Amino acid sequence: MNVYFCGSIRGGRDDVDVYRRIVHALQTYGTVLTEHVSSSVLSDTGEAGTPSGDRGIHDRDVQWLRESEVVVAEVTQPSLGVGYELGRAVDMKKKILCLFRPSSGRSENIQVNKAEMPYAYITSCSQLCPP
Ligand SMILES: O=c1[nH]c(=O)n([C@H]2C[C@H](O)[C@@H](COP(=O)(O)O)O2)cc1CO
Repeated sequence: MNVYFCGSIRGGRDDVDVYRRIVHALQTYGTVLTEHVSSSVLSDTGEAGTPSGDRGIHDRDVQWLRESEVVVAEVTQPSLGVGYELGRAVDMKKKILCLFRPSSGRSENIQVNKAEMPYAYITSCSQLCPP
């Protein structure tokens, strides 16, 4: 099973450790096509050196979305790119799960039709992937 994981890159990398733990958990279910999102090496400049540029990143990611059975998004850190990916995924009628950490003190930042995009609330990371 292919999984598309969404997490903030240019929106800010504060939650990269959470992304890494989520991706590790998801990898027990299938192939995470967007493993790079959870890399601590990737900064908020994104995959800046990619020869094909932003357009190449976009086209690759949209293709990976098409190839994925499920989409899992960590949405606590607001990100334009994650919002865009979720909109495309809804249009493609993908199964989507949004993860949000109320402990962050942030408010949920995307409008949700819960039938299309169920939310799961993570109260601590260990709830998702025990240490
Ligand atoms: O270099 C990148 N590579 C990449 O795969 N993305 C995708 C995957 C992430 O789920 C999402 C993050 O968007 P943003 O960079 O606006 O926070 O966009 C985003 C960037 C940078 O915009």
